Amino acid sequence: MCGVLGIALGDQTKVVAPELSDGCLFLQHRGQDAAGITTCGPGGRFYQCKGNGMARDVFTERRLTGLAGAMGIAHLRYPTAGSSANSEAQPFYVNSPYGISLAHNGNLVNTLSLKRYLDEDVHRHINTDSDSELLLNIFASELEKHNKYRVNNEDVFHALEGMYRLCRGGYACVGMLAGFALFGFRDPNGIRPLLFGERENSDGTKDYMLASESVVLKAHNFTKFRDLKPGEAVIIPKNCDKEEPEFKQVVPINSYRPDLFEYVYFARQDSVLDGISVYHTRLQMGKKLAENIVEKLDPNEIDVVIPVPDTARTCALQCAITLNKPYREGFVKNTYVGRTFIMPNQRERISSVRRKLNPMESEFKGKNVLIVDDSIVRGTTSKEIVTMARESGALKVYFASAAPAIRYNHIYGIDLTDTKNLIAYQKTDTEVAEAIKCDQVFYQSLEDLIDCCKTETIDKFEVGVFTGNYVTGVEDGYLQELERVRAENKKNAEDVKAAVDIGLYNCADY
Ligand SMILES: O=P(O)(O)OC[C@H]1O[C@H](OP(=O)(O)OP(=O)(O)O)[C@H](O)[C@@H]1O
Ligand SMILES: NC(=O)CC[C@H](N)C(=O)O
Ligand SMILES: [Mg+2]
Repeated sequence: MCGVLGIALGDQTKVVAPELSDGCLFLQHRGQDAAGITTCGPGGRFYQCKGNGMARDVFTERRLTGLAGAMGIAHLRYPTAGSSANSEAQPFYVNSPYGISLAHNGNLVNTLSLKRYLDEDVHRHINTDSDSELLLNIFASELEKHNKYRVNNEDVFHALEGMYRLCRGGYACVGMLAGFALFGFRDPNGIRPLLFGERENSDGTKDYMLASESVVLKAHNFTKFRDLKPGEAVIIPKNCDKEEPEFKQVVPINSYRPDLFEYVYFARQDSVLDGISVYHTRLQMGKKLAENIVEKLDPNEIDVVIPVPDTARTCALQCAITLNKPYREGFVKNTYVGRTFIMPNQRERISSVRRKLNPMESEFKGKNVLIVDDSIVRGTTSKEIVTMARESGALKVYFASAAPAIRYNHIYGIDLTDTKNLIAYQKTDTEVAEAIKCDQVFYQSLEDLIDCCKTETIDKFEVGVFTGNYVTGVEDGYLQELERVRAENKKNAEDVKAAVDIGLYNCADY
């Protein structure tokens, strides 16, 4: 669930890099592993800065001053394919045809056949294990088919149509054609989010932004914005002070199914995605969860409701209100530790939970506590949390999850290939409670979760992580291939540099 961002400024004499860098801070929660910016400057030249780390570490002031141009794209990466190596930081770039740079949020599920096709049929060299590099090359090869000196919007839309035909999975992308345009597109099911917005300047020019979440658009004053539709693309000309952006429904909407997990965990609560306020869905999740709990447990058994910060706060608050129980911040969050779930390895995740969350004994001692989290995935957080609650003197520890039990892979955005790593894999609720050592576990039902999020226009969501049925299906051998790449990366962990950290993509430390 990476974050993508693109900006084209109407005033061509301005530089866009500082605003891109600032915008990335609003999307940091979507990916903490790598960050990158590519800008397009005079003469259509691309300037790039990317590498492992958080946005504030990668985008130093010195590096930003090297990024010329009034148009650019940015990416925050949480790896879901390939490895977490520097070489897979985005945006990706190909020089032919015309010079293209692309940043991708999502996951392709037919990478095996795409790789084969690129190699055997169109002879394109792929230099990493990233699915995003495949996506870019597919688009490039489709564009190349026009065999023209210069392309126009129609050619670009046509190439995207070809790409839609070939690439299966979830994708929301921003890209640039050197010296020509900024563009964005969204997969035919709208699994991953992407919004378009405009800002009017005092001199009458307009600036345009594409972003994964509405929070960036709002914060940067792009007040007129909307979600791109599934299968829709937009081309924003480089000279956007003179020419208007062009939208096109490139392929028909297959189904409109935003990923339900955006509302549970991925997105910031102050974002509105596909017209649905993340904050309000989380309030609803708390209410429904409480209603569900009282059917299974005498509320007199609960003394206090305690959230697992950060994401579950809103949901836990509404849960406490509905249960008519006190809400207490029993865990204090160290804001200097990032999201633990999206950290690259389990050892780091476990130690981070303790570094990140510290219990306040007074809120646990001698009490029956109901701990509320948004989800239980690997169980890393919940196991540690329950232990901390008991160490702090809690009598009974109940654990509630705003999402249903997760027993399947999330193939469009969570870095999990081995379902055995999921704490609920082949376990009943009672067995999950035993595994995380709590007295009882409560899960939201899928039906209720959907009810919390649906609107009049959107009543279906991508829910494969809960059901194992994915809207795009999965190519045979895909999950095994992901597993193979992962095992190889682990094997090469001692010598990552040689294997995957390919110096061709260095982020020079100048
Ligand atoms: O069962 P697990 O594998 O531990 O995953 C689930 C936990 O991970 C996430 O928290 P995270 O620390 O990533 O982010 P947050 O601070 O936004 O809640 C999520 O909110 C759950 O607390
Ligand atoms: N989380 C994402 O959207 C990741 C994008 C892409 N699959 C990668 O691994 O880089
Ligand atoms: Mg959490």
